[in-house]
Formats: sequence, structure tokens, C-alpha cells
Amino acid sequence: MPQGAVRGDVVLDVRGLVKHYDDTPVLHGVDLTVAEHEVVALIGSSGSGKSTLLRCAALLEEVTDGQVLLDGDDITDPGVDADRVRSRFGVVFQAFNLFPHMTVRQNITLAPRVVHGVPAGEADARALELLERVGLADKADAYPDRLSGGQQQRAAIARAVAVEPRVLLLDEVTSALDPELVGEVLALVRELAEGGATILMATHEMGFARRVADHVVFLDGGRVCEEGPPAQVLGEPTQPRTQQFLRRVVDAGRL
Ligand SMILES: Nc1ncnc2c1ncn2[C@@H]1O[C@H](COP(=O)(O)OP(=O)(O)OP(=O)(O)O)[C@@H](O)[C@H]1O
Repeated sequence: MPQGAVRGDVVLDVRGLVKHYDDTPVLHGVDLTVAEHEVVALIGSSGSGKSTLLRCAALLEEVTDGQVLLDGDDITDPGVDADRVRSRFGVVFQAFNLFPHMTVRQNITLAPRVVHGVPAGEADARALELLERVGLADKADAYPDRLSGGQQQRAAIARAVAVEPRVLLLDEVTSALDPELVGEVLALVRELAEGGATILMATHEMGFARRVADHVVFLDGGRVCEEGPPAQVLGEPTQPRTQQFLRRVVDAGRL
């Protein structure tokens, strides 16, 4: 979505999300929305709860309290079919999570075939099309350990996109990469964003958030401390905690 455009329909609506691990609260009532074709960047210090929020949103973690709505449906309702809901998300984590015993092509076709019932030939054709798009057409039949970190992460993104998810959840997809490989993965995320994907991404790449996100949410100690357009949150933050966080980021050379 062009930065500054009017927001479309809300796809993901997180309301008052609370998460405790045992008795330790990690999220304290988080509200957040992601609209159609929008890129929302979730920023915050290590341990602020970004990954937990993404995992709770995709029902990969049990939610302690609050609601998550996907296209208006409460997916945290105990009556929902959680596996079916999960299949509507595309999730990529920071560590490459390709199945090591499967080729890249098999990694990509697995969920479309097994979860979504796409015929094998069709899933295969789509996988090859996706691999072409992420610049890995020549790696279709390679096993993940033959790929660089950046290539593995691009394949993991292709796998997440292959199920045509309503929302792509990207959890610091570049943080485990050598610096010279970060750019190729960010370029792919940018291309997906420009192609109209709906994305919620936790990231430490502030420059990227500034260029590509439509909306930035700063999470601090499991609470939304400040949110708004990237130019405001990253350029003219109003909250002392955001200012402090960004000063540290600048000192570390990441903005
Ligand atoms: N499975 C778990 N059991 C207990 N505590 C957990 C678990 N997962 C995360 N936590 C705790 O929850 C808090 C938030 O962690 P989380 O991984 O969501 O933060 P984050 O903002 O994504 O951090 P980072 O930027 O380092 O990835 C941390 O204090 C962490 O120790």
C-alpha cells in the first residue's frame, strides 16, 4: 500500500491480547490492527514480546486473554478449528525452518497439497513459479543445507506465500543472516509488499521499516507504547521510551 494511503478493510484485529508464560505476564493487553495490503512493522527491544505477539496471533501459542479476529471472525474462540485457522497464515521465523529432509520444491508444495488439497501438478507448477520469483529456480531440487542462509530464508518465504495466506507474519526474518545476505531477503519482502501482500513483521531493521511499512507499532515491555506512520514513530517519536529505544538503535548504526 502506498505510504500515507487510506487504510483498507481490517484483516487482522488483535484486541486486548494478554499472554502469560506460567505466571509471568509477557503481553499486557495489546491492541493492533493490520488492514488489507498493509505492512505493519512491530519494533521494540529484545524481550518486548514481538515474537510472542506474532505466535499468539497465528494460534501457535495459547492466548491467556483477549481476542484475535481474522476477517472479523474471532479465531481465539474455543470452538474454532485451530488447524484450519493456522493454514490462513503464512509464518516465517528468524531461524530458517525449512524441513531439512525435503528438497526446496517439496518444502513449498507440502502445505498446499496436504493442508489445502491442491493437486500435486498444480502445487508443483506454482512452486516453480514462486521459486522463479524469489530467484531460486535453479535450487528447486536442492536440499536446504546446500543453500546459503539468504537463499534458505527466501525459500522459507516462498513456502509461506505458497498457501496464499491472508496475512504474512514475518518474525525477524533477517536477524540470523550474515549482513551481506540481509539485503536480498529484505528486497523480497519489499517486492511482496509492493505486490499487495498483507504483512505483520517484527523487525530490528529500522531503515527498512521506515521505507516499507505503512504503520509502525513500538512494543515496550509487552505494551504498545507508541504507534503511527513510520515518519512519525521513527522520525518524531513523542514517547520518552520510544525516543530512548531509537537513540540506542541509532547508536548501534541501525537507523
Ligand atoms: N516459551 C516461553 N516460555 C517462557 N517465557 C517465554 C517463552 N517465550 C518467550 N518468553 C519470554 O517472553 C518475553 C518476550 O519474548 P519474545 O520472544 O516475544 O520477545 P521479542 O520482542 O520477540 O524478542 P527478540 O527481539 O529478542 O526476538 C521474554 O521475556 C521471554 O523470555
